[in-house]
Amino acid sequence: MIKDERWEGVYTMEDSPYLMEVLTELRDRETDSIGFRKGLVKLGRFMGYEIIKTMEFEKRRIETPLEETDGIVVVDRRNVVIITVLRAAVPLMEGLVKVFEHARIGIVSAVRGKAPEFRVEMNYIKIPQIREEDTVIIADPMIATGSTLIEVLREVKRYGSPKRIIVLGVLAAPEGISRIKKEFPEVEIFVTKVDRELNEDGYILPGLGDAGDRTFGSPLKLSTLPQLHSFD
Ligand SMILES: O=P(O)(O)OC[C@H]1O[C@H](OP(=O)(O)OP(=O)(O)O)[C@H](O)[C@@H]1O
Ligand SMILES: O=c1cc[nH]c(=O)[nH]1
Ligand SMILES: [Mg+2]
Repeated sequence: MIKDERWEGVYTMEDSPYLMEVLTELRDRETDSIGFRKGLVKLGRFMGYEIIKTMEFEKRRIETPLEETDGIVVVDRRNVVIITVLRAAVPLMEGLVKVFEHARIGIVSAVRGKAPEFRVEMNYIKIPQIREEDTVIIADPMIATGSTLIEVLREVKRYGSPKRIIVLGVLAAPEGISRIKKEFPEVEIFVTKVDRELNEDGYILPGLGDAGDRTFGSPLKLSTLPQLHSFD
């Protein structure tokens, strides 16, 4: 991973040809939901490995079948809370838990409203107790205006004061990162890439479209189909 010099504590994966290839596939409009989900799982897993490079570890003396030798244990890897932001972060979490199998998991829903307010509604919130030795990883593929993550970060802080808070995303717009860093300067942000800008609807450009819809398909809007829900 490489540090993005525009902010403190922001890292991208542009030095990894493999992760750039996975990102290319995610961006490609020809990639279907199956391929899109698989790509998010890969990013969750391999970005998890990158996060471990920044974790503290302890030396440990062990015996092989032949003789004693020195080894290590990554202590922080056993103290992780993963917070998954529905919908699009579900496959990211699947990849992350392959790397942080001990992680306790919190789930929140967050729906972002229309431009220009981008009001965020969080109504499903199930977060475990957070301890001071924990590294909290908040998974959400898209950091656009930053509104969603700002709401989630405010909520997460009510559950305890962890050792570190890491936002794990796929794409971010510079505007979103700046807004998050303004309110939460200590939060670290790991993304695959920081894209160019946002369009007027709050979508990241060049981006990958609506991550939730790419992952799970577009939800049916019942309000547009009156005959479907008239129960007589
Ligand atoms: O940084 P922001 O401007 O808040 O935008 C980013 C959020 O928007 C998308 O969620 P959405 O509300 O579309 O839900 P979904 O994941 O279910 O599609 C995306 O998954 C992020 O959570
Ligand atoms: O580009 C974007 C921005 C917000 N949410 C998405 O799913 N995609
Ligand atoms: Mg969406």
